[in-house]
Amino acid sequence: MDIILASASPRRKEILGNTKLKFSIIKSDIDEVIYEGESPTQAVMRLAFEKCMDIASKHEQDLVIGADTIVVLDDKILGKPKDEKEAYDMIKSLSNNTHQVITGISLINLGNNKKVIDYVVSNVKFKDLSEEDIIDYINTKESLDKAGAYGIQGYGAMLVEEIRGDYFNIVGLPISRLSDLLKKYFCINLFMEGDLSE
Ligand SMILES: Cc1cn([C@H]2C[C@H](O)[C@@H](COP(=O)(O)OP(=O)(O)OP(=O)(O)O)O2)c(=O)[nH]c1=O
Repeated sequence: MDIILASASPRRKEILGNTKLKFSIIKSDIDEVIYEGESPTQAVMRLAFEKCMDIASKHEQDLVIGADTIVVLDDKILGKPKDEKEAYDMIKSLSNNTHQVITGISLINLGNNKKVIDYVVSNVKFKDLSEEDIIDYINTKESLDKAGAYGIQGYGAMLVEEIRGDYFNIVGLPISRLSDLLKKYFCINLFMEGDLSE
């Protein structure tokens, strides 16, 4: 059984790469649409599951890991901004407010008929940003491929006043919960050399 990370995100690759797990990457190309009336947690778990299933259905003997990250402000979902104007509006709305970053994770091994789905929430409070702060940040160009238009691992760190919860969940992969799930459902220990999956 191989382990596949179904993600094009360099951040997810790096976070999982900081463990002893041996894995390969095959990115999923599903359309990331959020449906009317879906709650943020429902949406993020469904998207993680769909990414995972897309790859698992072509690799039935392998264990596939999928994830999806969204930012939620007052129950409104902020995905990736489509342009700099939208990025500006997102950062402005996050300013002087606390939002949630939710990452859905899914683990699927169809050969063993195992499907796991879960999510982790972190709270992030932004500073009261000036017009200039927001424009300076947008000019760093790091907004566009990120949920909520910022990256806490980059210049976005300077926008943040406080976080509560798992930092790695904000960056896109809640490695602590993932480690628990891999151990509980697949007997895989991320502290050990190689993987224990035969
Ligand atoms: C809030 C926040 C999000 N992000 C990123 C994590 C995710 O990569 C991205 C949200 O988009 P996702 O759709 O979750 O992931 P992705 O498109 O990058 O990769 P894939 O679908 O192939 O797995 O936002 C950060 O890197 N830092 C942050 O602080």
